[in-house]
Amino acid sequence: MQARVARPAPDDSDPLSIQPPIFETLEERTARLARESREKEISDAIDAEIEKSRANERRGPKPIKILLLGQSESGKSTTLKNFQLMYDPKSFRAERASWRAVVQLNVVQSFRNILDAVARIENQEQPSPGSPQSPKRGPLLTPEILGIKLRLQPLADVEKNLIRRITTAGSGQVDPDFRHGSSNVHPSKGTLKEIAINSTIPWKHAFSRLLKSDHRSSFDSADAIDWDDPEDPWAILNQCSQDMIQLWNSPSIKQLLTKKMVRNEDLSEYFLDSLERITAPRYVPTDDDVLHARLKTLGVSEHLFKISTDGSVRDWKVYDVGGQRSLRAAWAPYFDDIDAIIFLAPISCFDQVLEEDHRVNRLEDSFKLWTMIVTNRLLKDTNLILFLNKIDLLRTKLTSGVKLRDYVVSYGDRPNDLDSATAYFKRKFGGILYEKSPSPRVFYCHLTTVTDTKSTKYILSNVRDMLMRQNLMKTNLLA
Ligand SMILES: Nc1nc2c(ncn2[C@@H]2O[C@H](COP(=O)(O)OP(=O)(O)OP(=O)(O)O)[C@@H](O)[C@H]2O)c(=O)[nH]1
Ligand SMILES: [Mg+2]
Repeated sequence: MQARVARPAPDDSDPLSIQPPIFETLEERTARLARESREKEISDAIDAEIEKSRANERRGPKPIKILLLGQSESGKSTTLKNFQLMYDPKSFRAERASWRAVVQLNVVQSFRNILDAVARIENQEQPSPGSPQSPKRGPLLTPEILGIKLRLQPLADVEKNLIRRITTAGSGQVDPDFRHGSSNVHPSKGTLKEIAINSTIPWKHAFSRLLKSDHRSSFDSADAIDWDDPEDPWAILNQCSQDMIQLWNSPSIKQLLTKKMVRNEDLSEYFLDSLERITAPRYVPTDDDVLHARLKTLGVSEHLFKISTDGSVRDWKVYDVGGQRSLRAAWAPYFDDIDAIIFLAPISCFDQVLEEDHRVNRLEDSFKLWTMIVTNRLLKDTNLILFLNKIDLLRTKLTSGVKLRDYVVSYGDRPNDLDSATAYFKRKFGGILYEKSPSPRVFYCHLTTVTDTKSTKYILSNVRDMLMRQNLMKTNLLA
């Protein structure tokens, strides 16, 4: 006879409670407990699933994720600024104070590069030691230019201070060969590298009153600037203004820069052409100034935008990465679950080499990177949107007589004009996609000048509509 286990009487107060029988054998009890344990597991799994879907409902639909890719200086961060200007203008404007410091830095670094080129010519023209001859000045180095060089010495300290403030705030990096105010740059090196900033660290807070106190009620950009900041270099810049303008506009300096092969990228021409405005007291950067301010990216930064179309709002996450070769290993972890990649190929750079490796042509590097992205199996379902960027610079270069066929042999005898050149580049990049993509996909390609907010706004709106439409179709298919 089997032992019976006595249990308390069922609780009548809960009509849904299922109580075990009052009497059951040990075998029955073990079987019941095993069954209950299985039932509980199933019930827990269902609860977890429900909780997950409730959490998803609370969070709303999955954000649309976009990754900006391309070599260094291709225009990724500038594209991100366009996104900010379109979809988060309030914070874009609140950040002007920080971009003001970057504009000032771009200006003083351009002058360091100019003054270094002057110093290199000066060194060449020094008489050899022991020579009785007085120094023989070439026609490029007038006493006037040498006088200006002396008077612009305070810019070295301005540069040092701006770099210190920007890098300590944002964990930046400076080229190890950098020597402040150096006029003894190694001749073969030509130029000094720029500073880079880790954009994941909130460096902008060091400059902006609004960001610091975090009350962003005002849209007036001037409010963001701390006009009483004793470290603000505006007074020195203002004092040096006329000398800077005179030096930059001097025809012999233009010749000297060509002779010493100073790269366009080492001179922020856009700002050098606006010195009067930028060095004025109470200068506030315009939207265009912010778009032109250059700060190399380190690391990967994520930016969230709320974008609305047809009355519905979606979260968009845009990721900006550093494009320099040593930073590209950080891209791959972001390939998973990305809706679209905007790939920037700066096609005006067909006659230039990478800053980090002077043996590699920039256009070749862009083709290789594009091929790598196109063939990547993880990205086979990701939309690839190609921006053939820096069209403005390509136009200027071609009209100034630089021949594309001298750098791209397969260009052959096609006319050296913008239409033929862009058609050729479209065919080349499109051909790689059609031939090498692991699955067939649409070739989205735009000719862009991402420093031009108006045309970029139009293109980004097209990209937005295309992705929203596609996302909606995907959701309907899954429903
Ligand atoms: N003229 C012109 N300048 C551009 C264009 N796109 C970008 N630039 C400038 O090129 C420089 C580099 O642009 P960024 O957006 O910083 O380049 P990036 O791809 O983010 O570079 P990394 O951060 O080093 O990877 C900046 O000074 C921009 O203002 C363009 O279409 N035309
Ligand atoms: Mg960048």
